Amino acid sequence: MSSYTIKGARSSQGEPLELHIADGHLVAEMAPGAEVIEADGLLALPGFVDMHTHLREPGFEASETVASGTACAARGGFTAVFAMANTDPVTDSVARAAHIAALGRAAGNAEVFPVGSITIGLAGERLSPIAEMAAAGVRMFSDDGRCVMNSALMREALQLSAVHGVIIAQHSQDHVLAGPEAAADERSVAADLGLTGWPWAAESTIIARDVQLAELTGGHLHACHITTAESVEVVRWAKARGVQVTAEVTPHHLLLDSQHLRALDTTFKVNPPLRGSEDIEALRAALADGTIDVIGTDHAPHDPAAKQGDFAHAKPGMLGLEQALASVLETMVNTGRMGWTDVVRVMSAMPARITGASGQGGALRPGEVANLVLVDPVRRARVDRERSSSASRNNPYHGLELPDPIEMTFYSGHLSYSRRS
Ligand SMILES: NC(=O)N[C@@H](CC(=O)O)C(=O)O
Ligand SMILES: [Zn+2]
Ligand SMILES: [Zn+2]
Repeated sequence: MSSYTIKGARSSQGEPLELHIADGHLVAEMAPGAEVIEADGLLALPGFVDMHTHLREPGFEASETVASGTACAARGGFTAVFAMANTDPVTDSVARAAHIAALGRAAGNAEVFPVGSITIGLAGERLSPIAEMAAAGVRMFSDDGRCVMNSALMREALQLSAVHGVIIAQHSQDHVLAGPEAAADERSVAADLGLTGWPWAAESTIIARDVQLAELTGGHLHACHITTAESVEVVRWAKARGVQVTAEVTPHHLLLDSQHLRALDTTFKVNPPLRGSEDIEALRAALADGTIDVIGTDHAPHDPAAKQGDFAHAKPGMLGLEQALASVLETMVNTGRMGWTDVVRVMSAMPARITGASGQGGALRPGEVANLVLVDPVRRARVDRERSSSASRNNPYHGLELPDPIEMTFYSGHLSYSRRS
């Protein structure tokens, strides 16, 4: 196993930092034969943790594999990802979860935590063996892609969350109010573009129901990819009541607005849809003040076939891992709304704490697992979707001039990505 000494970097607080890596850990002194890495002008941060990644394996390997998706993670500065359950087969058993974790270990690019589905086959009818999967180490359950519409079933899931200490992560979308044709934000652009509207209330009404079920049961609700000012208000209200709720915003909902749909490029079709400027402002304010706890990328690769055809029928979803920090820097740091310690909070420390991912999200001190990322705080570049580790090309940032911060990522003491090699 290689050893490294990183010289000249600074911490998120601006303190000079000399880091030594040996045997997968941070150590107090330079190891014999360690490779010296010059890091003048760079910041060293704990590796990022993504609570919301779609790796597509098994079942959709043309779009992404565990290996290609975690290579994207490393390129984006992530050292751990939670792999959503909407694969084929769905991750609804101990064996299937174990298989995904094993694929993650074999790839070796980042820690892969399988997310179990809440219901068998994502069908919304019968609960998955949550207790059994929890006992086997699964920390989060979600039918993401689908909303658990049945309130009684959602109550049972949150009850199990209270008993087993796991997270129930909801894709908050009333599928009756925002049906299968819903393609664009109703409040800003849908009518103009002749697309079926996705009404804002289809999100916040589900969150309002779920936080009350969380209160009723004592379970932990995680609201995935929240996108509206009303959802932010509901989460704020629930937190003030002491409900165990956490919330996530995606990099794309922070940076991109619904005007990107004007050319009807299906790359910009995503669920929930890109929103208007007032919603975006509410999301940014909520991330800065802690109402929204974490960035979740919702990295959702799709092969060209899935994105072909008219806007109404193309699959929703866009890439997110590689430009996640770029989006956060552009919207939150370069605007003066957050500092680097806040970046560490929302991309590393909080997601690690919420999920109990040990060895992730901790301070960079001797004894800790060497999960870290070196970032260049000033470098910018035009995003090129061809320069990607993903098997897919549905990158909504293609052609934009954005921060290009990720210099090197170390996962468990080995170099999982380097711009220099
Ligand atoms: N976000 C999306 O538009 N798509 C996701 C599912 C999801 O996150 O709901 C996908 O799996 O493609
Ligand atoms: Zn979702
Ligand atoms: Zn998702």
